[in-house]
Formats: sequence, structure tokens, C-alpha cells
Amino acid sequence: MLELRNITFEVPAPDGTGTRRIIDDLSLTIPDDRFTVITGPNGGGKSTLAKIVMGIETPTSGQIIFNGRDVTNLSITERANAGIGYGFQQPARFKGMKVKKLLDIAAGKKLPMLACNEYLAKVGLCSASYLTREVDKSLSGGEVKRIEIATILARDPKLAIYDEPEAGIDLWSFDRLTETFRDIHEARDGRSIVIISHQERIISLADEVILLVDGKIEAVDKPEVLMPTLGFVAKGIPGCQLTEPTELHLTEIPTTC
Ligand SMILES: Nc1ncnc2c1ncn2[C@@H]1O[C@H](COP(=O)(O)OP(=O)(O)OP(=O)(O)O)[C@@H](O)[C@H]1O
Repeated sequence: MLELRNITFEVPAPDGTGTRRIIDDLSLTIPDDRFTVITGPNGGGKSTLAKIVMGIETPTSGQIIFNGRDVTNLSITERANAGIGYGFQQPARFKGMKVKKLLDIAAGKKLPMLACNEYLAKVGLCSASYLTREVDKSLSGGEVKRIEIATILARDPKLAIYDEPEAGIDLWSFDRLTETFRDIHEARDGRSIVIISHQERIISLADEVILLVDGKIEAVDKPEVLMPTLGFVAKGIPGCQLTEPTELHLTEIPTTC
């Protein structure tokens, strides 16, 4: 279980006078086995909150409790060892590092080929085409994104946070990815997933949706309750009035394997 207690994150104000509050006295509990989606307008503080949980940003005040342990002052590595995983909105590239090696490092052991195939298949990538590729700039943005998601699957943390996993991912791979998230959720093995997303198909998978606006939680509810108020298409969900199609990022050709 993750507990955020009165988290505030401030940065120097752009005009040099005082501070700007990005996360504003936010408290939140994410129980085990929970599939949570955090959504909200651009700049609302979603990625910042995720980075605070992972230890990439340090809160100005507040406390982070993970599985009963105060992790507020722990490093990123210590938090990773405690069971928190984070997939960046814009993942890093690792020149000289092959995909296979990256998966091994994530898993903390040398993975058998079969396992690598499975992790890559879960994100819609063909292992024969990618395992020996370097995670450098020769990979497309969507490929790097999917490889990073595969490393989190390989790591299998107790709490996995994915920052806009849909960003830059083509329609076909997105389908596969949605299935993967659904499978993890249905496994109900005590793990928690937090996904930062603007995508209605991901939001609709959630047990609970958190709407984050200006660093504050504006609403927490089930997707079928919250989605109509957010203006998403919600086919088959009673009470939804809106029918505007949502956009998928169709940026790459489908992966064939
Ligand atoms: N270290 C920092 N210094 C100054 N401003 C920051 C810092 N970190 C975040 N911000 C600002 O805080 C706001 C929230 O950023 P954040 O990336 O958390 O938003 P978000 O909700 O994830 O947005 P998006 O949906 O666009 O990804 C933005 O206006 C951003 O510019």
C-alpha cells in the first residue's frame, strides 16, 4: 500500500519572486491490488507526483509511506529495491546497451529467451527483431517506450507507475498493451498499477480514477462515474452524453512477427 501524506512540491516562481506550488498538500492512499489511473489537464502535476513517489523529485513537505515504511528520504535505488517501479513519459536511451541486457538488468537476473520473448510480446514487439538491438537513437520513440514498459514488466515491482504508456504508441501495439494491463489487473496478485493517462481505454480499465488539477485531487471515482464528466467517449457506459472520438497516436506501422 502506498500512502501519500500532505505532499507539497514547490519550485521557484518563474518571475523570481517566491515559489510556485506544483503539488498542493496532496494526500492519497493506493491499496494493494488496485488499478489506479491518474488523469487531468496538462501541467496538472501528474508526472511530478509520480517522480516524487519514485524519488526523482523531493517533496518540499509531506511523507511517503510504502508498505508501512517511510520512504520519503530513500534514494531512487532504495525505492526500487523496496518494490516501486516507474516508466518515464519520455524514456532514456542507453547507447551501447542491448535490449536483452536491459531486460536482464531490470529482472535482476539473466532471463531465459522464452521470458524475454514474452515480455516483448506483451508490448507488441517481436523479440527476434529487437533483443539484439541497442537501446539508442536508432530506435523510434514508440519502440523505446515499449521496451521501457517491457523492462518494468520484467522487474515486476509491487507498485508499477507508468507515465502515459500510450504516448507515441501505434494503434496495433496499443491494443496489445491494453490487453497486458488488463491481464495484470485480472491476475489480482497483490500488485498495484498506477497509470498516468489521457486515454479513455486505459481509464476505463481502472478500479479508481484520480483527477489531478493544479496539484490537487479534484475528484476520485470509478471510471464509469468520472469519465462522462471528463468528456470521453464511453461506449456502453450509462450516463455518458459525449460522442467525440478520442485520438490514438497512429505514428508507426504495425509490428509483424
Ligand atoms: N522542477 C521544476 N521546475 C519548474 N517547474 C516545474 C518543475 N517540475 C514541474 N514543473 C511544472 O509543473 C507543472 C506540472 O508538470 P507535470 O509534468 O507534473 O504535469 P503533468 O500533469 O504531468 O502534465 P502533462 O499532462 O502535460 O504530462 C508544469 O507546469 C511544469 O512546467
